[in-house]
Amino acid sequence: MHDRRPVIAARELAVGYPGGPVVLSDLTFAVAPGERVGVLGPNGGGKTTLMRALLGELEPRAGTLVVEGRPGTVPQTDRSRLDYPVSALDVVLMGALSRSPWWRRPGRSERAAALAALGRVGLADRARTTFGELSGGQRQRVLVARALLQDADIVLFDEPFTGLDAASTDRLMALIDDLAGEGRCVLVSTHDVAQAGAWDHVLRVDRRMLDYGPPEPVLVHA
Ligand SMILES: Nc1ncnc2c1ncn2[C@@H]1O[C@H](COP(=O)(O)OP(=O)(O)OP(=O)(O)O)[C@@H](O)[C@H]1O
Repeated sequence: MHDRRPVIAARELAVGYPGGPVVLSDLTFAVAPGERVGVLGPNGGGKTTLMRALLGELEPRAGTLVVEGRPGTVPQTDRSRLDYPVSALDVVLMGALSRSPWWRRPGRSERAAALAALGRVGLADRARTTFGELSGGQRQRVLVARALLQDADIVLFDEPFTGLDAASTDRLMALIDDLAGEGRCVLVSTHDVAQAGAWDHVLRVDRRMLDYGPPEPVLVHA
């Protein structure tokens, strides 16, 4: 059994950007190891802001946020922002670099670990492919491999299913289940009600937290 103490605990939390107003408030929720949470909200509702707070990029304006573990992020990767010629393996290795002193280049053991992580997400044969040439689903899985290399306890997905076909969606959902099965907690942001209902809990936000709990009662009001 996983230790059920919360990995994330927010209490009356409010967050905003430096010098600007509070953009998301009234957050009170806790996430235990192995739990999968759908973060549901409209565009501009504050989903990305919440992820940034969990990554430690934004200081609480009010309330408290305790994050007991290492967060890793799987950001959006629309092709328009992908003209940088790095391989899939390079992207995974960025996970190793974030834990190393800046002067160290990845060594043989990091490369082996990165290749193993690519193998875990089913992309061992794509290590040398340019990241921008991969399909959307493959890019998401490369970023999951990067989070695995970081040994992230908390994996934050920002609208990961946008633009994916049914097969890629199923594959990514299975991978998310695997991450949770290993005791990692997973947050998946979406503006799709049905998608949010696929997980253990739903955190509904629109500039403030509207609801948190199992999908059924929360989504009745969505
Ligand atoms: N870098 C920033 N600096 C200042 N304010 C920001 C910044 N990013 C977002 N905001 C503010 O925070 C609000 C919430 O934005 P956020 O990106 O968290 O929403 P979201 O739910 O992720 O929306 P989307 O689905 O469109 O990405 C925005 O309406 C904007 O006012």
